Amino acid sequence: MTQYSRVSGSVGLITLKNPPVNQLSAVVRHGIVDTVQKALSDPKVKSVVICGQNGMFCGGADIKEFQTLANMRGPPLIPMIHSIEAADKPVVAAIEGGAFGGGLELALGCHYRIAHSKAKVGLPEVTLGLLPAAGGSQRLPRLIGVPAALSLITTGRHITAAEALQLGLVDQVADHNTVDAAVKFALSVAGQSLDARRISNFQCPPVPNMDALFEDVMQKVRTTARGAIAPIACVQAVRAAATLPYTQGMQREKELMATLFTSGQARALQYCFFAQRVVGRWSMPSGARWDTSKGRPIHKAAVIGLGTMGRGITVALAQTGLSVVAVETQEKQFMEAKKAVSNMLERGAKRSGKPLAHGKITYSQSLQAVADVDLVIEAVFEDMGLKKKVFQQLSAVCKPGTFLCTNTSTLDVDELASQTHQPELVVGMHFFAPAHIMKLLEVVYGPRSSPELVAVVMELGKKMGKVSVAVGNCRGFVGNRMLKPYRDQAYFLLEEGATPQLIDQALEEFGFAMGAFKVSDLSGLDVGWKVRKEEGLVQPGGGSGKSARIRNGVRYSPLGDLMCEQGRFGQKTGRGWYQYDKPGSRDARPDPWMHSFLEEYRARHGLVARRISNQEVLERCLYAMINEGFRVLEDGIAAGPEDIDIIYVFGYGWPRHRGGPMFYANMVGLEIVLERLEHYAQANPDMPTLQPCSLLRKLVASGSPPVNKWKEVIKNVRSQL
Ligand SMILES: CC/C=C\CC(=O)SCCNC(=O)CCNC(=O)[C@H](O)C(C)(C)COP(=O)(O)OP(=O)(O)OC[C@H]1O[C@@H](n2cnc3c(N)ncnc32)[C@H](O)[C@@H]1OP(=O)(O)O
Repeated sequence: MTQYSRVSGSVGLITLKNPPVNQLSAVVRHGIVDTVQKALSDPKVKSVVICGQNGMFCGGADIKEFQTLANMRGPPLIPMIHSIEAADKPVVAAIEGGAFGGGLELALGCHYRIAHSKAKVGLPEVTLGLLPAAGGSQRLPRLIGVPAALSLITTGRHITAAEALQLGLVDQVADHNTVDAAVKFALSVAGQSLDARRISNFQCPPVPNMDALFEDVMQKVRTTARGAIAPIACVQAVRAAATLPYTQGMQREKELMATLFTSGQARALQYCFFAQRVVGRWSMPSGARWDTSKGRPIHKAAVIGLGTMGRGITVALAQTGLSVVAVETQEKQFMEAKKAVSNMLERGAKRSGKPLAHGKITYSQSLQAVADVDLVIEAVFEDMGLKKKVFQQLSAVCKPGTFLCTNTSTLDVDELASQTHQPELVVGMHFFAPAHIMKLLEVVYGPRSSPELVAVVMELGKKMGKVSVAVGNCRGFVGNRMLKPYRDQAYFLLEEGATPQLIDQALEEFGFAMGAFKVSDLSGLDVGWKVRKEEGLVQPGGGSGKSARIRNGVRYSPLGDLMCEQGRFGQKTGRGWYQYDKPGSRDARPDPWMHSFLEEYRARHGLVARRISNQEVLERCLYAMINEGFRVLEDGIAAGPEDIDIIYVFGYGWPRHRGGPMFYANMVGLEIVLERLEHYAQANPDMPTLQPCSLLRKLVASGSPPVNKWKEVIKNVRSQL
């Protein structure tokens, strides 16, 4: 786990060996303590280099060890790093690949840091619900100054070696063999005084208006954290570094870490870290899996339809370096799209500092232009008739073996596949707007989809920088299917006495970026109205009599339809569930009109408004969504709870520090979720989405196992179906 050797006569070389990322597991910490001791007590050794094997310095503490305190054995990090800093021989960190979290804290305890030009460094603990509590919050501001340290520690962002050099975080950048460079450097500094190299002895560089700076940063962090506690503790820890002597700062760091370490938020964020990796190991009900299915390279892709989604997808594809044929048959849209795509690419290049991807896109107004591409993504208007026609044409035009993908958000992927000569080469690629920015991609396979195609699309998603989740085909797939009962409950609560702002406030206090009604105003009420009209659900004036609030035997709220009848489509019309200064404005303000609209509606339907608590809003909206999540698992649409949670965290603004809906249910307690659903279902027998699903009952009957053990119960339930 830790290898020791003497090189170049007088340099002790310590190599961390703990795949996959040389994380600081207990055995590694033991190894470091022993080998440092060995090097310091060997009179032939004049200086020391610490490096990691396989091109990676160190990925930090072993996150798996955090999950049970019982695993936290072995030498603690803080004294280990102190003993390195206190050494009387120079210790040099040779950073290849990356130094993250405890790995960077280890490097900050060394007297010098040399990084490879391609290496990255960072203190990402905040993303795991923690703070850099092995001295990182105290050493980093002393080394690079308070503002830069605050930026790195509160965001957890990884920076390049070049930026680290500019900040003074590393002393030298090597283009070739970093260990050789570090050994050479270690030889050159042997015997030199180390007084000025021990960061814990430094004073933080003075900051003018320090109180104002911290107030400002705290304000920003509170706004962006949306209830997450770790970013706030990070600011407090850096403040301690700026205002207290080192030992007192370390004490404060320890106290703050104690409040975070066992918190539910840390558990949720660490669950998300692993869940994100679990979804990459996809499987299909047929037994096909990520490790047994091989894709093939895609050189040229096409996008059909250059509306908002098509433009974003074109940009995302071009930015991966692929050749893209962008097709739009309508003249006006074609001209507008060319300009818009070009602007989006320019903005992207400016943001990332990477070269423009313009030259890779060819525009055409004819479908014939896609004859020689390897993969097509259809992004025309969400209309089954239109999409079917496009798929028939694509099947006739494209060369055999071309993969055909649809960017539908709800429609039946199998029905589209059945329009083609090779239905096994059709899948859904459900992007989220704006498609070149949003991280989530739902990859929707049908019973006939080939595993090769799923492998290709999952890989393509990765290249586009997406978190791709493979899911089965059903109406709305995973994300939108679960969103429906959540939204329905929000409407029903309005009928019963709530206001849009009461509901949104409860959801935003929970941690959602936007409540259900603000989201509806942003995406446009007319979108859902059109779908409901096609489904035959809309009645003029919302319908009348008792049946007005019932469709197909279940409870229905015509509120959204009535709003649309009044032309209140949301932000685009300047009026929706909220009012806006002008069409297109984003600043939502409560609209007094809504009060009389709801009063009149309730009076018409004999409803008496009652006081709705935040707790009821959360329970009804979230538990209805979670209940649907259990149905999704039962139906085999998602492989496991991790898939659902990652979809919600990356695509639907679910607060990451609450881990995703299924993790949240587990945290609340499955028996509590079941009991509340039973309570609400009894009170609302015409709302079947509140009837607890059998998988939830089975999990509770099995003793409510932790979320990572659900798959066993799910397997049994599915095998009985
Ligand atoms: C007192 C407290 C002191 C310190 C606190 C800490 O140090 S907390 C940990 C801080 N470190 C991090 O947050 C880094 C986490 N890792 C990463 O960001 C990436 O893994 C990394 C290092 C940038 C490498 O990325 P890459 O894309 O190359 O690989 P991938 O993410 O797929 O990871 C590969 C496998 O390694 C596992 N892993 C990564 N980091 C850790 C870790 N710190 N502890 C345990 N395991 C880790 C990861 O889960 C992958 O394994 P797999 O089996 O494939 O899921």
